[in-house]
Amino acid sequence: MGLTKIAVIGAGLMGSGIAQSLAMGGKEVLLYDSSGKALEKGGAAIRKSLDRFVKSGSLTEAESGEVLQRIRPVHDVWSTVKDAWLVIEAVPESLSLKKLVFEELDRLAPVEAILATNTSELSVTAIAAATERPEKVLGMHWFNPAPVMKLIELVKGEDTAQETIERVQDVSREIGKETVVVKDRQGFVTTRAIAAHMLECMRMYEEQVAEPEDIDKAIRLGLNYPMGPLELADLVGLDTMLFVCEGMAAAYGDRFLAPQSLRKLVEAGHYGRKTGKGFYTYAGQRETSPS
Ligand SMILES: CC(=O)CC(=O)SCCNC(=O)CCNC(=O)[C@H](O)C(C)(C)COP(=O)(O)OP(=O)(O)OC[C@H]1O[C@@H](n2cnc3c(N)ncnc32)[C@H](O)[C@@H]1OP(=O)(O)O
Ligand SMILES: NC(=O)C1=CN([C@@H]2O[C@H](COP(=O)(O)OP(=O)(O)OC[C@H]3O[C@@H](n4cnc5c(N)ncnc54)[C@H](O)[C@@H]3O)[C@@H](O)[C@H]2O)C=CC1
Repeated sequence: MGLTKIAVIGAGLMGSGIAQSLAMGGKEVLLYDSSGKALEKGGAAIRKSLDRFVKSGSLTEAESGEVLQRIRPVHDVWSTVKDAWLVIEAVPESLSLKKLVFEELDRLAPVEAILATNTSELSVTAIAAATERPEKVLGMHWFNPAPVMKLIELVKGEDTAQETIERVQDVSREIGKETVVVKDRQGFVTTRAIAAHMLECMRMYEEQVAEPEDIDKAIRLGLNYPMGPLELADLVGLDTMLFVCEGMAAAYGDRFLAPQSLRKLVEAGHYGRKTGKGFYTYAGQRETSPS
């Protein structure tokens, strides 16, 4: 019996959602986080999301229990990856951190395992170069909330083998997701597009073109987006969006420079929903008052 498991490294906003999506698609998943507290928080987020699926009728209680059974929280990297044919990394958006993690995964994961990064915009090629297996490294860019969003954006690094892309396309299809394949250029397709849109709306917020709720309402109802840009930034995480700005501005120049309002919120520790305050203040569910 070959390698049958899928390992997820990082159990935060995305890692917990990725593990859940895979388990909902019938896959056996091992979930690791360097912080035991974060691993527990990730487990709670998965249970909360599964409850929503049960409430909305998309899952029965029994099916929800089966999904949970397929996700095993693990407390060391080696146990997480030793039986995995696919390892998906979802640690914070820092190139130096991701390179360190990939060096470790390269040492510990089975030699034939594929190593995927969920980076929003960083160089997949640079991350792959931290390993001895660049042909088995790709970007597997999921979207928040991963259990609900249909797309996985696959990013081909300079040396990613076609077989690697095809195997990840297969597993994405098996769990009910659609894929696109893009070149390894900063921001890929989706993050470059969402950043251009989101940052321009943050600048409108700074210029007081309209109240934050009206900027969000205008985009939601006028352009038929499911969420406005400021509430979406609070969902994604302002820390992640600031990391995205740094990478994109370095690659494409000033048009992606982080708006001061974003930088100040992050410097103050206000990351959006995950800390209870971002462009808006949250006490459990969304309150309308801007922060
Ligand atoms: C930064 C990066 O690198 C890349 C990124 O992720 S960019 C961000 C990408 N994500 C987005 O753009 C998200 C945009 N927002 C949305 O699609 C929607 O607002 C949303 C799916 C998040 C929530 O949907 P909504 O209609 O606003 O709210 P809501 O009615 O509560 O949810 C709609 C449905 O999704 C379900 N749902 C929403 N979030 C859920 C979750 N986390 N878990 C389970 N179910 C969820 C709800 O149960 C509901 O199901 P039914 O329609 O069957 O009742
Ligand atoms: N937040 C979003 O909407 C999206 C984020 N992404 C990308 O996904 C990645 C993760 O983002 P989030 O989940 O939002 O971050 P997060 O901060 O919610 O979660 C990151 C997790 O990684 C853990 N971690 C840190 N160092 C680690 C290590 N060395 N080993 C194992 N775990 C470690 C942290 O404890 C934390 O729980 C980033 O690259 C981000 O750009 C991609 C799509 C959407």
